[in-house]
Amino acid sequence: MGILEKISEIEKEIARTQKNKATEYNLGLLKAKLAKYRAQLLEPSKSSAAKGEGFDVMKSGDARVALIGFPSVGKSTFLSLMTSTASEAASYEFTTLTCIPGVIEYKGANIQLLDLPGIIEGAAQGKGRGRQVIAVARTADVVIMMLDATKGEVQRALLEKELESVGIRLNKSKPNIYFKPKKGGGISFNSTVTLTQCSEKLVQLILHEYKIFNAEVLFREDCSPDEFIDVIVGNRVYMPCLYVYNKIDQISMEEVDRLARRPHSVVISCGMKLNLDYLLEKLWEYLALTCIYTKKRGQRPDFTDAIILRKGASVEHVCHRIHRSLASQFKYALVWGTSTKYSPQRVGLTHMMEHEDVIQIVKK
Ligand SMILES: Nc1nc2c(ncn2[C@@H]2O[C@H](COP(=O)(O)OP(=O)(O)OP(=O)(O)O)[C@@H](O)[C@H]2O)c(=O)[nH]1
Ligand SMILES: [K+]
Ligand SMILES: [Mg+2]
Repeated sequence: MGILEKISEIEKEIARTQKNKATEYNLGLLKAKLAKYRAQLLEPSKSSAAKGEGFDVMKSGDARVALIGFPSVGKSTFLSLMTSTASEAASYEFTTLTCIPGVIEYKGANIQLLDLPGIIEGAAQGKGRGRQVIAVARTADVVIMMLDATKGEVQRALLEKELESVGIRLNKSKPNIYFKPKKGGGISFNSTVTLTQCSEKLVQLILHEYKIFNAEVLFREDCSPDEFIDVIVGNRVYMPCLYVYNKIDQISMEEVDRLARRPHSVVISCGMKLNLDYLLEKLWEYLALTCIYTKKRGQRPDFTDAIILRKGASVEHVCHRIHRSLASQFKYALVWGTSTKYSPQRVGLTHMMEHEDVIQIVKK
């Protein structure tokens, strides 16, 4: 039996047991056991139980959003409010122990929302279930960092540091540097812009530090040494993040106003259902999904039923969405919208679609 199963067995037994003098001792014992198993689950350990149990949630829908935050900031309350899934919420820390998926339906899209256990300082080193939580966060399209508005700025800085330390870059784009290790020929260094933070000498020093002696480097942007290191190391995740300050019902109007003006920030109260619509609007913006409308020959486009795709989708992606075999019967497509020079324009399967394009597919 896994730890999670043991926990739920004990919880059930506690619920079944009537509280009175005679059961007092037994209940105490059960609660102690429960605390022990919870602690085990939250401990950094090599056992398979602590590793991934309860975190292997299938990706589904059009996009995935992960809820990251300290314990008891209101992540589960939020999931239960926004989706038809109920996730247990309570005033004690680490109420949530696994990954709990729900679905937000918005503008015709299904957005998978993942409730996760709280994480704390040291999460990246394996404190609590930090590693598992961060591993799930890496798979998301957008992270919602939920913060307790009554706790000020501390939580945000601490969590940013944790995510930063495992290669997650929030609200940053991939540095525009071309980097290619070579077999020989030394280091060739070039830049298309004036560099104020890096020099050829520094770049060489950094490369030597990583035991790279032959490579081609081209800076197309005025990047910092840290950004250059990110490019060398690779394996970085560049992710949009919304900082959501919850529990604003507990703070002054002045403080609400101050937090709301911070970059990438939204203030809400799950308790009083404040500003949740605005949060959804912002989330939609950060997801930056592409809506494509289809049109039949001689008819108007169907604006009621969009095909929703991630950014960077091609005509082929649209075909697959309509029918499995459509791409193989594809002759050409006519596209109206910002992705083409002419409206309509005849395009092939590799043409990249843009938000709100209209497409008419012609079969062989
Ligand atoms: N005052 C106030 N309390 C809230 C609000 N949202 C949630 N809470 C309370 O905060 C407590 C923690 O909520 P949870 O949803 O369990 O928090 P969590 O982040 O999921 O916590 P863990 O799963 O333990 O990490 C509960 O007692 C909630 O009722 C809010 O907007 N205002
Ligand atoms: K809680
Ligand atoms: Mg929770």
